[in-house]
Amino acid sequence: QTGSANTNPSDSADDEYITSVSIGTPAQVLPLDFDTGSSDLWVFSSETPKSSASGHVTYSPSKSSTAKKLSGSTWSIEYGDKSSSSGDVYTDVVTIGGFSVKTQAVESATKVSTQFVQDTVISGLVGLGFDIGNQVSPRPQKTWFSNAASSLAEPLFTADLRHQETGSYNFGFIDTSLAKGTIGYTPADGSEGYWGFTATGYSVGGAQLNRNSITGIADTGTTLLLLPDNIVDAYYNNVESAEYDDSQEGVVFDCSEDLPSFSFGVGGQTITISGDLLNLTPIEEGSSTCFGGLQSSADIGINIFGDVALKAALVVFDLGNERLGWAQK
Ligand SMILES: Cc1cc(CN)n(C)n1
Repeated sequence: QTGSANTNPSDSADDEYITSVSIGTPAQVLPLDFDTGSSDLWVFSSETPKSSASGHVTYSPSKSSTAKKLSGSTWSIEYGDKSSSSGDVYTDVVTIGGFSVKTQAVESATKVSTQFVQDTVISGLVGLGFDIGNQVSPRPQKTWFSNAASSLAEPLFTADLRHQETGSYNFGFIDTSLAKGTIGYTPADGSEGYWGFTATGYSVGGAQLNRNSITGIADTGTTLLLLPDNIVDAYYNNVESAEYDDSQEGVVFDCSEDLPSFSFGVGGQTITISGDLLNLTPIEEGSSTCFGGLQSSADIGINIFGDVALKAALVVFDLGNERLGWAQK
């Protein structure tokens, strides 16, 4: 068995990617953010305060004949960007891309932080990280993918995220036609709940890769490519108008500049992110100052290969072999 779901950028800056997910009987379809950097499936629901849920599609367990309360279970989560949510737990049937998991823990939000209240294009997240990262207490729950893996043709999924285009999450198979290059594999470290890996080196503007390794995570739920300051500086030293903007909390530059590409080595392959993908968006509607897709990870303590990097590749999240595959797109 396999599953295949389309995913779409939420806005002109590709801030996040929205995928439709069916929950319950009859199906309640919610727009969710697939996040390989976390391990909880949580949704806005009939239990979310009305003022917070305004403008969001919500899940009502009481309207699903297959919903069951997971009594005594609660959850609470905080993300790297300080957004947070918490609540209680149901189990219900969850279908993604035509593949159904019958008894999936669906975490219902009784509290959501402002960032989520304001982000009305999504109704929650589907965590695609490792089960060890699940935040349900007293008994942590499995992710949708973990529950699905043993029934899928292969225990893996792929992410094909695109700039201002429809992409896909495929489960149980690899559509190699989505990639230009060969898929290179490297070990994945799931011990922290993330898809951790080590890139073997990097280069700016098509130069030869150096051998300075970068350890980080492949995170579909983070918009940017977040790397150490020395790499960020090496990149923006090639961008004449680049400067750090305190109010934007990041490097900005003239939108008219031609940005150099950024490449990294992984699994014996070289992934090159084009300069266009590294110009994320004007800092405000109509501004001629643009915000960089590559920013510093110094304040986070972990390097994050977020959507800006993932858009350049077909990425294979191979749970069965505990490895990540990367191919140039
Ligand atoms: C809601 C959310 C998810 C992520 C990435 N794991 N961030 C940074 N924020």
